[in-house]
Amino acid sequence: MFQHYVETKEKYPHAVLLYRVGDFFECYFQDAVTLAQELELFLTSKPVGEVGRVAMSGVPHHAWERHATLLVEKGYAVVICDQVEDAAEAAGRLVRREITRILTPGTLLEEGMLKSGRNNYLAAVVIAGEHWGLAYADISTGEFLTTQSSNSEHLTQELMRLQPAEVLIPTNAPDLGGLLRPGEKSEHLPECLPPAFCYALRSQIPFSAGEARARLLQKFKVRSLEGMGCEHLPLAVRAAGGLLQYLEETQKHNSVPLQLLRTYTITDFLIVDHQTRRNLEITQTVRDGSFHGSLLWALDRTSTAMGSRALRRWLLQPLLDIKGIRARQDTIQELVENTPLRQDLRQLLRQIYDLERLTGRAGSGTANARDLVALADSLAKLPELALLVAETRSPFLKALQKVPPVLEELAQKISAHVVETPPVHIKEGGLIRPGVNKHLDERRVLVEEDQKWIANLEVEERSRTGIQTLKVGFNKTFGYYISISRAKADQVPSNYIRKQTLTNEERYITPELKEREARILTARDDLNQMEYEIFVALREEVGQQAEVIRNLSRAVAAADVLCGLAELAVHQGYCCPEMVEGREIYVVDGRHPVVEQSLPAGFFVPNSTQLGLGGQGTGDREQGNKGNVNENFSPSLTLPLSHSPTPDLIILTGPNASGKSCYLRQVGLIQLMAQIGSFVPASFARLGICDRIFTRVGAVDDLATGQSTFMVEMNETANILNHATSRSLVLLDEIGRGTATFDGLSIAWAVAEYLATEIQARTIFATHYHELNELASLLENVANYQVTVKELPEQIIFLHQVQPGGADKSYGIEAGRLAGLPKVVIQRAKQVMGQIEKHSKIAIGLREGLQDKEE
Ligand SMILES: Nc1ncnc2c1ncn2[C@@H]1O[C@H](COP(=O)(O)OP(=O)(O)OP(=O)(O)O)[C@@H](O)[C@H]1O
Repeated sequence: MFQHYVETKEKYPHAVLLYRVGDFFECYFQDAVTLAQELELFLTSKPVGEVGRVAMSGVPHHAWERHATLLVEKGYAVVICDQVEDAAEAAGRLVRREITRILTPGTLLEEGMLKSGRNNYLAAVVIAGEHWGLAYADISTGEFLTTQSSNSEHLTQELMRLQPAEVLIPTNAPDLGGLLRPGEKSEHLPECLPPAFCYALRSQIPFSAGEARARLLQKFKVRSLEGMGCEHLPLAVRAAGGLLQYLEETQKHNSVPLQLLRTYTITDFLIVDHQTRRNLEITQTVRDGSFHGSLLWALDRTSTAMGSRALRRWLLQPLLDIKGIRARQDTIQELVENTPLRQDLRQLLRQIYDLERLTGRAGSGTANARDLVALADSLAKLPELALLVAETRSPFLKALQKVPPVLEELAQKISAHVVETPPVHIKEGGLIRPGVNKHLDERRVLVEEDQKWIANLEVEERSRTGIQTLKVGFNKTFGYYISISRAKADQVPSNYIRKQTLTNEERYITPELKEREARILTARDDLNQMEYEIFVALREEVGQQAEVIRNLSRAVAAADVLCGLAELAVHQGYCCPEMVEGREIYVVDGRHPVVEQSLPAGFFVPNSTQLGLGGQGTGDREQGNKGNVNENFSPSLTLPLSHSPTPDLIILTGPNASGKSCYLRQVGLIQLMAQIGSFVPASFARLGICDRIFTRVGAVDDLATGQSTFMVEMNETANILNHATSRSLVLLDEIGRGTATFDGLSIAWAVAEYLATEIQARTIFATHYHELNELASLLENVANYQVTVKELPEQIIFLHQVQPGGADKSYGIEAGRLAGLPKVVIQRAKQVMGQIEKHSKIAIGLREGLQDKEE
């Protein structure tokens, strides 16, 4: 056995090998140490012939999934080598063992190992000079996409968006097959790849253009890649081909059903970089990384796991295309207007299980009978769904109006074949209904007769022997036996053969009983095998329909997302934003979607926003028409808060905790929500499409990379200034606080000026540097706003209202006074303040400087 173990382990040197021995999965040598350390299990040792004692640890066989999941979550690959025959069958020779499963972080399928609300992506990256290709797949749902680009920053962003569980990279590293766990460094890892992921080092061969292309053509049975859109994208093809080969290698007997490969272009979507996604708390909060308190948490009213995953995908990849956005809006609108439809739809959707993943498990041969029943029940709901939306007119609901007949037939077939509540195990019978298969039914009758005979045996033997305590029992080692208490042992008939003696009882068999037993056991094995075969055939049939089922599942998921957003819009009083071609961001009474839900109803103070109304950005700069008020702007909706008719940049001041950050994020979130097609928390909104949203929010030391607060801040700011366009939305919260006041102020000033004049990006700049308010006197497209407070002698009341004008008072000293700083300190602080203010007329200074130059 150990020789077999070593041979197997040699094939998978980089994985933890769980090797089945009786009731345990065992690990030896270094694997034993890894298993014990990572899962806090007991490390022991075992004698192995001449080798002596070797390290050993193990887990009970029924608990392997749980333990393997934990190892995979920690970034290990796990190989399962199971016994594929009964020890009894082996009758003395070595039990046959085979690799039944290879688990890596990106290739999981088992229900317990996956999070229902999010995709589990496997990605593959091919880099050639400046260019790169990226393919990714979720084998549990069948998604398979590829893309190619030449900007390495985009590659990082894309990986951060996907958060792949595992990334494959072709390399000529000597330790091919190795898996770098998150954070593990390697010289073979290209620099542009974020270290936060698991990287599998792969051979270059399957990633070569010829092999990759051939593999794709063969997998999808096509003659050209034209239909997939990547015929002329060699790096995208190479990445996708290498990914497929990895799946073939790890999935062993199971061939996972993948959807036809699709090609996409990164710049077709709103680019939200990782920092911004973090700062806007799109899928998790900054403070503790929890889902509760994130935008996704606030928006998710979906009824299915598929819908929940789709909403997450949408939020991470908002659209640029107005048509696409309007199609989603129209569907939400229809569902907002039709409350009974919305409610019935949600009710029905709740009864639909995770069709995408159930289909994946069926196709890969890992589904059990309960999975098929769940799948059939869900498919059976689709005609009801179609009927419900029969009269609808919006695109996403219309997609549900037709159910392919083949799916209805499939649902009926599964229900007709499989019992209503089947057992978990599929090799132990009890799965298939009577009437499905004649031979199965005949066998069942025979087994039942024999079972009846045995059931009667107890009654008959009791009366024949006169022993009332006589019992017929069964155990795995001896099979059926007749049990008699030892006191009555002298009364047993002569045809009884004693088999076993226990403290209080004797156990006997009879030749006739053994004959029946043999018949029953073989017939039962045959029966189980027949049931299993019928089940597997049915499962394969489902697998063959994977594409059809998944197409419809995607439509269900989209409808679910939109129905949830409609529900949210009604309950939270959202409006449908008018999406326009220009650059304006015009929001009346906007609210922060998450903070609003965390406060008691009516407590959130709405605030309006007006940005970028003056022209078309960069283009205008050249045409020199900066400053024109948009002609479409409706005066009746003009907000009271703007003194500059055309602000591109807002300097936002206000005391600590007055609501600056909240306002800033609110604007970003409203824009992002609008670009996924959602309604937004405002009473009116007219929004131009943004190409990117940038944020810079309160610096935190990046201890992991050893960068100081200030350097992190400067890197992020540089990134913004280098990439923002006049179509971008830039949200800056405190710049320059990480260094000396005057350095900081000067940088903040220059950054704001550059954004307003050179880039003309729509920007909100929240700051404690009141000096920045002077910018508005120099630049036409800069306006000052402040978050107001009401001052009482002993306290400051936060009004959370954003109003025109700059805060002219430093509330920092006031806050210090309220906090109890000694009077003399406060007094002195005020004097210093006065002195500083005297010398800091920046605008005047700059103007004079400019005049000097001209002269
Ligand atoms: N419009 C609003 N309506 C009601 N409450 C609000 C509003 N805006 C902010 N708040 C509340 O005020 C708190 C402080 O807001 P925020 O963090 O935005 O302040 P800030 O001005 O950025 O403070 P600092 O300058 O210290 O960073 C928030 O936690 C929120 O609960």
